[in-house]
Amino acid sequence: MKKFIPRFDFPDYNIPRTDFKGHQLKALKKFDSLRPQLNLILELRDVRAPLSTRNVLIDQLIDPRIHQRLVIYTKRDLVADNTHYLLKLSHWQQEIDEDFILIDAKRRQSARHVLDIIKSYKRQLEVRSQGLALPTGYKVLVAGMPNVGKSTLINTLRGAGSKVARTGAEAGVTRSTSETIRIGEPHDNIYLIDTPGIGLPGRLVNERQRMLSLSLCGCVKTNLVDPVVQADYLLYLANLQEPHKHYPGAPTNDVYKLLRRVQPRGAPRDNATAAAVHWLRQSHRGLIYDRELLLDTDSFSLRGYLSRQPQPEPQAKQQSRVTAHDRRLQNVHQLFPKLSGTQ
Ligand SMILES: Nc1nc2c(ncn2[C@@H]2O[C@H](COP(=O)(O)OP(=O)(O)OP(=O)(O)O)[C@@H](O)[C@H]2O)c(=O)[nH]1
Repeated sequence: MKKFIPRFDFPDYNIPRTDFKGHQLKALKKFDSLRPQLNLILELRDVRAPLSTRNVLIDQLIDPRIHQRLVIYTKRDLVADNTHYLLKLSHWQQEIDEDFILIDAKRRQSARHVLDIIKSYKRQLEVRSQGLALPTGYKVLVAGMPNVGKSTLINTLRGAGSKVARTGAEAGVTRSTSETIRIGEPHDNIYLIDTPGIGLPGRLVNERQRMLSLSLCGCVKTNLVDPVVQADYLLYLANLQEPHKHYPGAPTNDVYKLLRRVQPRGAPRDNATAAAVHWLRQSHRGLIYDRELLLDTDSFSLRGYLSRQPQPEPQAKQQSRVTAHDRRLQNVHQLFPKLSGTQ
């Protein structure tokens, strides 16, 4: 029998680079105004795509002089058997010296662990500030890309019976920055702030494949990328990992061949889109969606990867851009007063 050789490259399909929306921009502005009162920022990422669900806009929010930060990788249960991968991820994460934990946001035990860590950060701050009370309590912002599990974690932290944050399988369920939510015992004085998921504007996405990883994690709207293209990317990743676990029959690089095999019962024959949607909805436990993470520790450096990522403009520069734009508008209005309605 001929040995199966998976594809090592994936075609550069012409897919959108972003799903960034107006309410996300509004949320970023709100974050900025909350910054001075925040103590800890919990950045949630999907453990299946730790690179793609990282958000440089959140890095920009953090001022290490006043904010503590913890990275939380959610959906650990979906890769729990892949211990080789989890070890590799921990190794890379240590390379950049970032505090992190891995959780299943639906489990009370994970939530208790997160609460213990929040309390220990709070104690550290109290020791540093020599017992000075925190007048408005200890404020924790829960941030991350859409659909990474922010509301789920908050609900689990609150405990059963008091569901306060809406959750859902589709990206963008939380649309505004909510009121603060108290967790722990009343005397703990710890408050969480749930936020809408923040995606990336197109100029900060240097690889279209990142959008594919994000769509497999549900971090962008399901209809943003053609389901057949998403299925092809999933097939490409499955073939580089363990094809026999993720689809029936002999391994194949041909997505249409695969879609014929997995099409739902009763669906019209050869409806590739319906078959792709059906296959994408199935659970693909153990699969990793960032292909860089399939490399071994000698061939991939997280520090190197991060240094190649586009960075947002420093905030001062963004400010001056707005000012220049405003100034131009002012000039237009002075020259054409009728247009501005101020004659
Ligand atoms: N298996 C598993 N599913 C999870 C976990 N965390 C969240 N989910 C599921 O992921 C989906 C998205 O969760 P949400 O809590 O709504 O995500 P979010 O980050 O608040 O989403 P936005 O409001 O879009 O920003 C839901 O279907 C959750 O049930 C986890 O740790 N494990």
